[in-house]
Amino acid sequence: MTENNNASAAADQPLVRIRNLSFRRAGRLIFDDVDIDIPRGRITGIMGPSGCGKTTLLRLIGGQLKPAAGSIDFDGMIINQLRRKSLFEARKRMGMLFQSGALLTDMNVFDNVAFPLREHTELPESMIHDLVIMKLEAVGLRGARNLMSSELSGGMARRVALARAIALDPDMIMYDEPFTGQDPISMGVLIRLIKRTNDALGLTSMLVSHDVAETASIADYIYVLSDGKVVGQGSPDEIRDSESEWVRQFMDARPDGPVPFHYPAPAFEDELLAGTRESS
Ligand SMILES: Nc1ncnc2c1ncn2[C@@H]1O[C@H](COP(=O)(O)OP(=O)(O)OP(=O)(O)O)[C@@H](O)[C@H]1O
Repeated sequence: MTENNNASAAADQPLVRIRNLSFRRAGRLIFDDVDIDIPRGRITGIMGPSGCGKTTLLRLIGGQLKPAAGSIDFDGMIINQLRRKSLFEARKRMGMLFQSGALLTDMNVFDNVAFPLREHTELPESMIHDLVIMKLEAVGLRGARNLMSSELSGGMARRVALARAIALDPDMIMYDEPFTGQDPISMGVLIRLIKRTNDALGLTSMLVSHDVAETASIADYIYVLSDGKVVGQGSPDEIRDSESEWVRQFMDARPDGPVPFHYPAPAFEDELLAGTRESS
């Protein structure tokens, strides 16, 4: 195979390829032999009921957690087998945007976006300046560069966090519940921004969200997780039309269905009786 053929073969491969992933937490099986592909250049939505493991999945991909079994391949590197230094390098290629935004409160907007560039590169300050201004322009907040993070609205803080997440030009960006707590206008701004950032920078995006309509409006492909498994996958239209009970319960926000209301617990009567025994 020529070098060119190799390059185009790689471009056809998913950026993240998860195979036979199993993961336990506190004795509970969070993932049970799961396969997931995250295609390059696309936005992949990860949905599912609360506690099904969406954030855990992002942390497994970022190598902050290790699976009990299976492999997480990120662009040819098996994340769960990497040594510290290579994992650190791989992580630089993944931008993360968490719900809380987590800006550094004692810094202004400019310094928050400059932070990863100052930490991870040797670039001269003049170049850092231009890069920060470019990233802030991309999220529409160049004019807010001198504001302290405490002076930002929730929506603006998330946009600054996005500018910071793309500061090192990652290959992939993982959004964890980016819309939570936003009013409809800033939600609309964020949705457009996620789509525009993905397309303009040729990124690969993973979008963890409960917001069905918003996620379906920009995702190219959606995985629905529940009870340790992938219970549905497909284009937003396929997911909307799915007849799976698991998918329907989530998409139609039904309180009853295959997902139990109760977190696993010992039998109710046993626990009440144990209380009586303890107090006697
Ligand atoms: N540090 C931890 N120690 C033990 N169990 C944990 C820990 N963090 C999460 N869990 C458990 O792992 C499971 C998956 O949690 P996770 O946060 O990934 O779910 P999620 O799908 O992102 O939920 P949500 O939509 O509510 O944010 C939950 O049952 C949770 O209780």
